Amino acid sequence: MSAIPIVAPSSDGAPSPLTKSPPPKPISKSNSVNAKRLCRNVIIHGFCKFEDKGCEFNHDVSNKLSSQTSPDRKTSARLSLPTRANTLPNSMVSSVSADSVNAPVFVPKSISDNSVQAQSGPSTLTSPVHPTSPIESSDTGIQLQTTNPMPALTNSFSHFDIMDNSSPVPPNFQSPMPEDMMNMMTPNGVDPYFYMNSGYPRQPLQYHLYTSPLPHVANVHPNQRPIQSFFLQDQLREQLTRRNEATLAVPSGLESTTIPQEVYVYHSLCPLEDKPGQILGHPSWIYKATCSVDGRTYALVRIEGFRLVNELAMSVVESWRHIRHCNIISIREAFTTRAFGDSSLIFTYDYHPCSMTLFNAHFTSHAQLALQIQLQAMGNNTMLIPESTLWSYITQISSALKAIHGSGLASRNIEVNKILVTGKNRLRISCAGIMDVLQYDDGPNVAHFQQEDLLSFGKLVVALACNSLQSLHDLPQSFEFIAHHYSPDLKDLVLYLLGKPQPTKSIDEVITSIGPRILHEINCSQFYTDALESELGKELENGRLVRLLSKLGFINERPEFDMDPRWSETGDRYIIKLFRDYVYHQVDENGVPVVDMAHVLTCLNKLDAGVDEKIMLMSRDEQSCLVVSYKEIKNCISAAFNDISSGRK
Ligand SMILES: Nc1ncnc2c1ncn2[C@@H]1O[C@H](COP(=O)(O)OP(=O)(O)OP(=O)(O)O)[C@@H](O)[C@H]1O
Repeated sequence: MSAIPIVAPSSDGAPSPLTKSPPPKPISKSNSVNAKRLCRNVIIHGFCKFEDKGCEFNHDVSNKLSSQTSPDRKTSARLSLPTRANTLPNSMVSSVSADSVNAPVFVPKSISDNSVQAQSGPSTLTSPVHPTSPIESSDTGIQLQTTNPMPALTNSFSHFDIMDNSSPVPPNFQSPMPEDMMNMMTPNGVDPYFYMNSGYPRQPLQYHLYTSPLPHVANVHPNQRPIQSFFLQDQLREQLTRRNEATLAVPSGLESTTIPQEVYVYHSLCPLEDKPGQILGHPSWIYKATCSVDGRTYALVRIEGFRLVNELAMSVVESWRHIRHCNIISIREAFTTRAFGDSSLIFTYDYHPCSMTLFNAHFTSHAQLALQIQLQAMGNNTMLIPESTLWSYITQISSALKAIHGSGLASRNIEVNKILVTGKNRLRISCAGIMDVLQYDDGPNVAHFQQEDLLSFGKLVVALACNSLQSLHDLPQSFEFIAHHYSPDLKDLVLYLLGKPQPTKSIDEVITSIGPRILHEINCSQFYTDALESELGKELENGRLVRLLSKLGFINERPEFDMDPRWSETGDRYIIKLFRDYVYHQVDENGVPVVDMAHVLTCLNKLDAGVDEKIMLMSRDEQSCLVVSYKEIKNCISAAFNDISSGRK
């Protein structure tokens, strides 16, 4: 690293500001002054860990705070660079006033009014509702952090959840708690799953953030890249965000009063359908629930009012538990419970957010309309599911059946409302094992049920190919329709599946006959994997840059460094400050800020790689410059960050 002072040609030969800087004051002289000044650590952090270890500043908060001027204000006033911050009123430069330190603990109004009255002293006020989390006061803007970091983290994320940037009014933490949340309170405290169940009123996703770039921005020259190209594709991002939102969904007010708080080890139950289904004549419900053992979300299928006569029936679940297949929703366990006020049988499955049944995906009027729009956009006026989609479905169901039959089991639920679409053209067989438990007998005729599976499979293909469930009532006409609109391969497959077994049909024969289609499916699937990997690659870069930015955020503008000689204009860390100016604070010849994302990303990437390329950093008074390599800056940042993270200054 080499420093080159730029000396302005002046007649009186004034030295450069580098040499003009006053020498640091001897500590002994400043002692008496410092003893009266309130320690900056107390102002910023509320305490000073060096109070008893020789820190010479004043730590008596009680009488001094109100009369102290915020040190941040002083700091910002001292800065010589004409940044925007310097032109702002002082109150905007520092949002944390010294008075804030003495601000009372924030208690949401409704909670202090309602639920906490029973609590004994003021110290218990916050604990039932926010046991271990930071509480943000809308009055003071200060975060009061308590000990356990994990719920604190959860809470800080839930804070982000409720942020609605489109609203000019920031989320108000003192808004009265909705009645349904108050219902979650138990007489002797609060709902232990308060955060899971309700937290704060959720805002709808901001879908306006997920529009694709407009043509005038998207159609750029080959050498230009729109900013969106650095990030995950909007569609994929929206899909993932929707799934996250579905996973975090909570029951509505009425539902939360009728559903038990806990069922065995599951809590935060949220029904996935508003009316019960039917399985073998028994009403059935599906809930999303969180497991308190591993914290994961599962789908609970409840068979209402079912009395388990033969306990051996549950042993079938064990055989199903061993099946792990990408086209079968895995079963985790089954148990009986009286938590719903009746005798219910519960099956626990992996949860696949935003999934829908094949029936909902293809046979509702809404689905038909969506298909029509999609086909018209492709210049196709028929109302038929494309053959490639059908073969993809056939391949996936065949693969699932192969795994099931290969394990000596039968699916018994190849139906439009028991196969879920969990992603684009992605199928998974649900409710695995339920029929075996509900219709348990000592000698199950698995071979017979396997033949039934193939027959059901054939009927499903006919219904999908004719795009109508009515097609099953007139099979000869449906064959004709399929022969007319689809390839002979598809017709042959349907004939095989619906035909009389000679002596029996098998899924292996199905797989052999559709071999070329399976290869095509593998091909498509690998293309899709490539596309997803490339999307992941973009986020990988962004993740790396965020880490780097966070490091810089930890290092830059720490008021406690102001007195540190290493950070002064002659110190080795001065270049970090100047590098930040170089990356973000450049102005053009008219003094207009240069906002160039490409410059920022290039600099940060080179910094992260620690390349040998040298850049020239200019002091803020433009009187001197430093020529340093990215490698040197990187070392400097690493050293500064290590010092901070190891607790040294
Ligand atoms: N494992 C799961 N993960 C996520 N969601 C699921 C899961 N299983 C089912 N669902 C959701 O529950 C909804 C209802 O499923 P269900 O199997 O009860 O279908 P249904 O159409 O109601 O059939 P039925 O009338 O026979 O009950 C599905 O549309 C799906 O959104």
